[in-house]
Amino acid sequence: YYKRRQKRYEEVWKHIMAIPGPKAYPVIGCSYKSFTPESLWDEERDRAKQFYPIYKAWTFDFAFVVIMSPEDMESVLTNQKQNTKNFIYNFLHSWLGTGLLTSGGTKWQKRRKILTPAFHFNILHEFTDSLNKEVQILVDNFKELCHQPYVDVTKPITEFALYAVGETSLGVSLREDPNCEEYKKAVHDYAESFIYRTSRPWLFFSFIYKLSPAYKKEMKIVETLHNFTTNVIKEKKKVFGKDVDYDQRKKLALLDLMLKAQQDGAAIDDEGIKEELNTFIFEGHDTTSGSIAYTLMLLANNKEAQEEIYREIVSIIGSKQSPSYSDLSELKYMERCIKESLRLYPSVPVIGRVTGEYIKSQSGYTIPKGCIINLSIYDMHRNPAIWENPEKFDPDRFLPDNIAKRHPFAYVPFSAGSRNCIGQKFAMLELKATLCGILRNFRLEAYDRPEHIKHKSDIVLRPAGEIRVTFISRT
Ligand code: HEM
Repeated sequence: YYKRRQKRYEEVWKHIMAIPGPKAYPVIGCSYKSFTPESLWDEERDRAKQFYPIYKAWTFDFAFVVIMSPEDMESVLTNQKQNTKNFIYNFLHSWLGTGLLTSGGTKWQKRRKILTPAFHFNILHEFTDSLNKEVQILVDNFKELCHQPYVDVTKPITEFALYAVGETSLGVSLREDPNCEEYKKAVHDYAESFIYRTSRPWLFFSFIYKLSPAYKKEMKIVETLHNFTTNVIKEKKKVFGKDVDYDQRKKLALLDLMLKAQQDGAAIDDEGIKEELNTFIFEGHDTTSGSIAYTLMLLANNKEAQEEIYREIVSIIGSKQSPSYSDLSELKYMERCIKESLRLYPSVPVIGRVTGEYIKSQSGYTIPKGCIINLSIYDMHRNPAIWENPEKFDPDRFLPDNIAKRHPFAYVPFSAGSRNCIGQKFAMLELKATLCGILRNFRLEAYDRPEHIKHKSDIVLRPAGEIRVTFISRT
């Protein structure tokens, strides 16, 4: 079997062998040290430091080429031929099907066209009130917790982000859903099962994986996840079209838009709506929640930046109950802090592709066609060759003059090119509304230091433990 594969991939492997990388052994490849998500994360960071800007790592006889330079990112992200996701994304199919994140080719193109209007400026404008209401509930929650020496912000923020995507993009109240607790746990368990499989190369083969207890466990988790979304669609269909004339409205939020598109005969059936709903609930809350949590921790550790944001909020919003869409757009210093936070903690640390044609890397290596590549956003964002003193939180890196001095692909938290993040403007709006609500009501003080936060490999950037911040009421 091995020999056959060697012959089949001779052309590809010839070039890959020339790329530097950690020592690999037959069969196990480089996967001989890291079996826990925490050690896997640390090992990948060590490799990035050792081999920047490019390395290859073998897992069984699958070679992964990891690229980290802005030039190589640009070569991949701006080329339509490099748009196909690699096979690791197939491991998400049991949950997300072939929704926008995991699909490719014409299916992806058609769906992206149908779904793009759901993030139009007018829709985001309308979301502001719902977001402010959710932020107020979060603030009230923190008011109850702020007498404690610290708050682990991950849990309340994850709940907030889930309810926020429900109230806005889906137009449903997930808080009312009796299965919500079970769903949140299932999202977490699915991520664990995904990493379990990706760190054990023998489980890459479906016929082996399907015989394993891990598969049975995954199927149970998937049942919970799917029941939840099936129920959301069922409930939405009951009220769809009852109190809104959808023909009169030019712009619709995501779930309404999909139901209307289906009604009008567009190529999206019930299964399609379900896979997109799964994709958007996952991408729409697990990414922003992490980013809000890390930003709070960073601001707690950077008092001057925190006070500067507070002054900006007071000068723009004054004594108004809550900010409008245009108020949020004017919070420029806050925006720079969020960008800096996303540099240090990009919610999607690595993205994957399979090359559709060969690439000549910036450092002169040939990455052949058909090669599995990972684009390590996290490692590029912390590389000292690009970022002076990279571990330092410095929002001024995003002043226009400083941006102009950098390669345009040196900073890509939302990816770039045609497969960039469809929800990035929504994410920025949510982040700003949340920071606004929290910082108007609390002064944040450091409990955890950035250097003490450990991470683990996951689908998104995830801390291995808690993210603790001290909340002091401003009133
Ligand atoms: C801080 C927040 C966020 C970050 C850093 C982020 C980052 C990213 C990145 C890097 C990708 C590319 C993934 C890849 O190529 O594999 C992506 C794709 C995507 N994101 Fe986000 N995202 C965020 C929030 C959101 C939100 C709020 C939504 C939806 C409401 C969303 C929906 C999506 C979808 C559907 C895709 C797939 C797009 C496609 O392939 O056409 N994301 N995101």
